[in-house]
Amino acid sequence: MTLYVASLFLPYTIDFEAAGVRLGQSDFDGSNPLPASEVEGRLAELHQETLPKVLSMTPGATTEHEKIFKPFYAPQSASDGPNGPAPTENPVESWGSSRKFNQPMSKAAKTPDSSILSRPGAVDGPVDHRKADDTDSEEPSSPRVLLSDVDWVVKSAVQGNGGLRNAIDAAAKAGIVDKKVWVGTLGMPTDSLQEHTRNNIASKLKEEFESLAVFVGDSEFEGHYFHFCRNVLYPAFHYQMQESPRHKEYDDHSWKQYVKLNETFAETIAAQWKPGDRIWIHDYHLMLLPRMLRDRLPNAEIGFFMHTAFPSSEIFRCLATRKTLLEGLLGANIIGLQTAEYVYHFVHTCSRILRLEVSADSVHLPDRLLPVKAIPMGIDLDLMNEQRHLPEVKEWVSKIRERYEGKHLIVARDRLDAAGGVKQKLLSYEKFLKRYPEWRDNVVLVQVASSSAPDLTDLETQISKIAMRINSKYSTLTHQPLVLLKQDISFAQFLALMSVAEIFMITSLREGMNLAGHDFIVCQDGALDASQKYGSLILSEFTGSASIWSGYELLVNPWDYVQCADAINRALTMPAEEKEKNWRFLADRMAKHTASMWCDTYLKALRQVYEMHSSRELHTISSLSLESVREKYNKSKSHVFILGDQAIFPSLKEKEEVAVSSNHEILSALAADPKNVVYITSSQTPKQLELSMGESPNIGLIAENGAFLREPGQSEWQQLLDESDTRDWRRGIQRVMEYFQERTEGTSLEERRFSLTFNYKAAVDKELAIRQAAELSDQINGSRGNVPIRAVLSDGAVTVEPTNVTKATTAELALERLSNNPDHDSPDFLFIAGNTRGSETLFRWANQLEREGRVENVISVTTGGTQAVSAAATVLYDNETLMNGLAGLISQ
Ligand SMILES: O=P(O)(O)OC[C@H]1O[C@H](O[C@H]2O[C@H](CO)[C@@H](O)[C@H](O)[C@H]2O)[C@H](O)[C@@H](O)[C@@H]1O
Ligand SMILES: O=c1ccn([C@@H]2O[C@H](COP(=O)(O)OP(=O)(O)O)[C@@H](O)[C@H]2O)c(=O)[nH]1
Repeated sequence: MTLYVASLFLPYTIDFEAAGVRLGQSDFDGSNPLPASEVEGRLAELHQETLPKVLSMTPGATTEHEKIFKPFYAPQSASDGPNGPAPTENPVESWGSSRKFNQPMSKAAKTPDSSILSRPGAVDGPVDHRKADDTDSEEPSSPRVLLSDVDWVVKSAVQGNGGLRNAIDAAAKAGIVDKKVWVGTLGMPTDSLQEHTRNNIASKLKEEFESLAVFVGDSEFEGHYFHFCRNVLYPAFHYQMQESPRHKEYDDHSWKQYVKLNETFAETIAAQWKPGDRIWIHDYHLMLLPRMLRDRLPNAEIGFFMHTAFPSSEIFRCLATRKTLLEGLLGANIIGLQTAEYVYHFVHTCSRILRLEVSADSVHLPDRLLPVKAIPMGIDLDLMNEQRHLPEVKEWVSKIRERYEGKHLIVARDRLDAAGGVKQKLLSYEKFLKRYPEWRDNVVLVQVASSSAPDLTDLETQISKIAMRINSKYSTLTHQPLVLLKQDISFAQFLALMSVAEIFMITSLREGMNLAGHDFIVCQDGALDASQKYGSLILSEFTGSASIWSGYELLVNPWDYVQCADAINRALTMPAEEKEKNWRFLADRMAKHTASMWCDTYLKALRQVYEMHSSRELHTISSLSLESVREKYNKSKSHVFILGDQAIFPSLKEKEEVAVSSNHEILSALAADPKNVVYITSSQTPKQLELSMGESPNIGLIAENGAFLREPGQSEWQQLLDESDTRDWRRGIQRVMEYFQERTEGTSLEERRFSLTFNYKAAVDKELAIRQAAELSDQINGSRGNVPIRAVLSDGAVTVEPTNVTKATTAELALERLSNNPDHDSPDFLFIAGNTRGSETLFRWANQLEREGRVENVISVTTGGTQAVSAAATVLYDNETLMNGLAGLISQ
């Protein structure tokens, strides 16, 4: 059994080593091998030699502090092998112009309007549609011919989700994941590769690196990733929705590429998948993949986890492709998100946009219940401890410590995009220096800000201006309060910085999780630098990480510059014991959310849901054997029948009156046997139920979904809920319903003692009514808090009903009474039939009785109805067969 882990980028990529060119072995047309110098020369061009070798100075710099740092792409040893640490380099920078690896440039077609998307390394001119192996017609110096001649090696990728990679590795080490296969792209342009090169790469990755390479065209990748993911989805998910009209043409174009890339993933996985294999899809790049796989592999176990934030439905509804994106996700067996807030947004969005019934943690699909769970990601503590003890990190610790001797160091590292909140941080820092002049000469903020997208020059300019202002105003000849590194640094330098820093500051405006904060906590145990421990984390409340640390005193609103400035001052002046207390609080909470626990929790939840889904779909439930019912009935002494009115009288239409009356006769005869006790359950009021049951004193009745019970042989109803139980919610719910009813012509409200119903079957505008009903049920379920009620959206109605008294709780009461009745044998045969959502509570109760062995013979049967999934043990689609079966028991 294999676990396929699908994520846009594989943890590996390919480096074409110019130094490894096979001299004179060019197989281009079989003769005239290319001279090695020419090959190397061309590859050097491809490699973009023009990149800077040192970090540029901070705007307004007065000292040379930053010069001790090295840009990330400088040659380094630790991560050179394929098993090096997880990625840090910015993907935008790497694609087709990697600073670290020798890789082909992109051959993507120029897109509709170059002003819309100006990515680095784009090649003008038409797409090369020639077949991948058709190099005969190419110039000997073309990149494809050259690349077929050089050696390549697999390297650890510098892009992708480092947290995910670490988590899966940690889970594998802990034995949580057995056989796994990564599925993803190489994160580099591949159009230039010949087919045989691609095949060789794919085989090597498969055989030696547990990886399934997905090859997509360069244009496709660029449209998918650089435009649709990074310019449309990512900003929207992080509340930085961009104006669309200018992008419209390009949006359409890149959406097609988004679809195409997801399809290529689906085909690649479907071709390998075998029964028993599991598929775990990651992040917003692959939102269509669950549905595409479900269509191809209806019985597969498919999970989806969203690593980024999930926005409010107010934002999500602005996306032109909102429906398709959501439907894509709903193909999974379970959806995982980082926080309870994102879960809320997700289910609310499904209700609003797809008009699906939802509850706080699930979406009700026609054929199954889709759980939506908050499972926050964490880090691998062991790996972090290993990484920070590497000699390289220790060297950096000494260098940085020496350089910043006597200073209080604040450290930060973010992607330089709007959501990263670097601008807000610098403004807060400026405010801090203004409000607390005593710190001006001895505090330094080192902000690492790796450039994100090429079209963010506006933001970069603004940030540079603020940096310039800070440094020109508050610097002295020997002190520079802000070091702004506008390039990434190596992970070793970052770990060293986190180990010597007094404060780590995260001011993201929105961020799925942010694991760097977790890394900082580990680095602050003083193991590496005894003189610095228990430093303070200042953390934006808009990160997912804030959810696991709720109540922590230094959570800030990044838009509140005064609060952030005060938080810096507080962190600098906090007594040592308070710092330690805070640190322990963060470390303890974090220890409950490690990377391997995240995998374990998610995969267990996926397995549980999958088993339920695959065993409970009606077509997979076995049919009720009347023969075995008879056998159990005959060998037992005391029988209880609990029958749903809809299963017994599926239709009360006139033409079926004959059938109705014959069913009445069967029930009466069944109840007449002293060994039998019969109850009919219903959502109807006691009055309505009595009316439809006619004269049947021997039959017990359970009305209003369990709120009322009339025991067999009695005429009095017992009320099992108290009016005061509904006092808390009734008036409020009624007002909300009235609001909707007044605005939706043709709808009506129906009041029962313990439930309220908004009926919209007769609405004038059906479309509007469906929207309103979804909105109503969503509003109620979203705001009910601890009140024991739920809104149930069904075809034509929204009903709000209690959850503390149900058909099952009332059936339990009836059963208990029978068991405790000295004049009655304790029931040893329980038969439950039903076909509505309310009957499901009875089936679950029956399953529990059976598990606990409280009743010897338990039979539960659904007759389908509108339910496509059921907790019942057996199914009978035909009501007549059920009635005949019951009739058969008494006529023996
Ligand atoms: O750069 P992208 O391809 O757009 O991907 C976005 C980021 O994905 C990963 O971060 C996300 O997952 C992290 C772990 O669950 C979470 O902490 C973070 O908040 C998410 O955004 C990846 O680690 C980042 O490098 C990517 O930028
Ligand atoms: O070379 C690296 C870079 C990152 N990471 C880890 O990968 C995780 C995710 O890093 P990233 O910056 O992508 O995550 P974010 O902070 O956005 O959650 C962090 O826990 C890092 O410790 C790593 O182990 N090696």
